[in-house]
Amino acid sequence: MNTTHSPVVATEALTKTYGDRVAVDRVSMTVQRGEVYGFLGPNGAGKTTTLRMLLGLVRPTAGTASIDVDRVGALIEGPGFHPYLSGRDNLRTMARYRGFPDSEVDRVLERVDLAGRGADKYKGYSLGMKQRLGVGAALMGDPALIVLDEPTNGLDPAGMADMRALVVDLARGGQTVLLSSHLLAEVQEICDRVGVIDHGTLLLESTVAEMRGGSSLHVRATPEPAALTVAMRLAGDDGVRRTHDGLSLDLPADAAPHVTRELVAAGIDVHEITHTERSLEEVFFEMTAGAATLPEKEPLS
Ligand SMILES: Nc1ncnc2c1ncn2[C@@H]1O[C@H](COP(=O)(O)OP(=O)(O)OP(=O)(O)O)[C@@H](O)[C@H]1O
Repeated sequence: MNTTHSPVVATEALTKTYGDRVAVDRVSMTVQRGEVYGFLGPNGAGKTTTLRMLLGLVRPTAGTASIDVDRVGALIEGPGFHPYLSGRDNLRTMARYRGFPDSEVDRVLERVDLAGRGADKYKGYSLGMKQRLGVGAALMGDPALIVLDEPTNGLDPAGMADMRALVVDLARGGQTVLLSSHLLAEVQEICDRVGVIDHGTLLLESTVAEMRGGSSLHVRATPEPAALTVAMRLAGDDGVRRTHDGLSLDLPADAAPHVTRELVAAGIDVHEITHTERSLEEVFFEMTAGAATLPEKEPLS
């Protein structure tokens, strides 16, 4: 990530209705320069519609969307490659249409790791290669912002891993990446920040680290009442919970030696001390289950 923090993408109460179906409901999100932003939500949540509005492909019913870069590359739907042309010729056709030199085609083929297969016909490509060629098309002209709609959808595990590595690599090279995904683990792994959308509503926007909330130490020690007293002294009364086989303390991993020393100093036997982090998955399910109990929304204006 680079260090400037002016938003590249900002939406304000962005809304899209189809008839009486609200596909996107007053979404206000920001994507910061240089980050990988994960737009996370189940199928039908409104991700594609939001991205399409951002790119000017769908007209919002209400609200605004602004993008503060000169050039945006996007992979929203299959980019309509010609099956009987090679990957390279497909990109060349696009490059000519968009006014880029052939050298740009070679650059992006290299970037998406298809240089060695550029002469092969598109129809012979694996799904992962097809998807990477689509990203290659989005990279032509070196856009500052790249928007990828479910870039790993339908790929096998190896294809997914390649795509994730490519996204991380793009961000390292200074490009801002906005991607949508319904895969929590994926977002957790590669994104700096995340916006969670469900039923058209943005439930939360935060860094992945913040969203997971702090980490905790799991302690198995006896006698447990004495261990509980020490744990509460170290982590605070609200920072300790009983679990089925021990205690969970809201403390970071590097507190483990201190906690161990304090327990032992109090004559307590420490059988196990481990560090656990809440996964994004746990948080996500808590949040989307909670959404059902959110107050009724005001009617759309
Ligand atoms: N052109 C359209 N006409 C009518 N309804 C639409 C249209 N496009 C999207 N919708 C509806 O809007 C809602 C959001 O769809 P959208 O495609 O944005 O979701 P998504 O989060 O991208 O899901 P997916 O990953 O399944 O594409 C869905 O209920 C969908 O049926």
